[in-house]
Amino acid sequence: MIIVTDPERKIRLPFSRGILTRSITLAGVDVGIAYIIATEVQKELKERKRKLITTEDIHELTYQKLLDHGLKEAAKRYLLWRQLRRLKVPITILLGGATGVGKSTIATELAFRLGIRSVIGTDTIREVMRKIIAPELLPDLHTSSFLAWKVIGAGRKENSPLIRGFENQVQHVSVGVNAVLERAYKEGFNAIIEGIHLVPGYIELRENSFMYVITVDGRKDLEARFYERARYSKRPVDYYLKHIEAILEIQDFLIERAREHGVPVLNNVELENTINTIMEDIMERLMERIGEKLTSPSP
Ligand SMILES: Nc1ncnc2c1ncn2[C@@H]1O[C@H](COP(=O)(O)OP(=O)(O)O)[C@@H](O)[C@H]1O
Ligand SMILES: O=C(O)[C@@H](COP(=O)(O)O)OP(=O)(O)O
Repeated sequence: MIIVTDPERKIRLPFSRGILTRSITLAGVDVGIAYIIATEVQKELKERKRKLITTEDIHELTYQKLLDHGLKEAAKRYLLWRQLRRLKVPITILLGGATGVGKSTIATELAFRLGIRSVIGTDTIREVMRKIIAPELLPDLHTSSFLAWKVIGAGRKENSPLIRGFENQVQHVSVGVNAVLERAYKEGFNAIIEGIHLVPGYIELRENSFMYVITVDGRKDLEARFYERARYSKRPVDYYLKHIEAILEIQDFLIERAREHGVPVLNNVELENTINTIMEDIMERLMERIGEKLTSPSP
């Protein structure tokens, strides 16, 4: 067995090809190729016949293997992610967007690739708040976001009663969301929060918080996602199809708010592209903010 040590952090762990594969995929390398590279690294380590190796040795070897495979950009990204990790920069990722656009799918995948353990849905926060606050007190909390307008008595003459009802619920759920964020900022843990209630302007963003609004191209695509979701969840397709116009109107509102607040809007067509766009954007922005703390990647 090869033991990996990191004298700086007093770590001693058996070498794991799985963990190395995952850290290579973090640099945007396809999982199949990442596995091949991790296997090559393992083989080379065995050939060296050393029982103890340092994390630094692994980083150098992996960097070299990525270059050997012609993956120059990925090699650079690999080193940068490792350095960011060593600096222990806590990040929070916030994914807003209408129901069914793919937020929780993207959140789960990002959590896996970035090794983030906390993924929180705003509908879970809403559910907890529902148990504490009675419908008589805050009726809008107890409906779907696109139906809140019905229970708050939004007038028909208003420009958009739907949006007023939606914003009412967002305002209330944001109290819970901001509490979770406060805790994450205070403790310095990494977290991904996703949900319809993450509306630009309602959420307090700090340094190293990255917010995105996820969208779908239109009615047909959204319908397909509802059908797809119903294959593994008990959320009934008919209910969401019946309210699709309202859901799309909320999407338009979210796009408008995102533009006003400079939050990137990502049209989630190919899942892989959406994930890579987010990862690259986070890395670029982190580099701009803390670039000076990083040493340039050694070849
Ligand atoms: N880019 C995509 N292309 C096709 N289907 C997708 C894509 N992103 C997500 N989906 C699927 O759409 C459905 C809804 O996604 P989900 O993550 O549950 O949405 P949300 O959390 O926004 O309500 C899921 O079945 C998911 O697998
Ligand atoms: O209120 C709403 O619009 C959705 C949000 O769903 P997601 O965006 O979390 O999928 O919750 P529902 O009423 O379906 O439980």
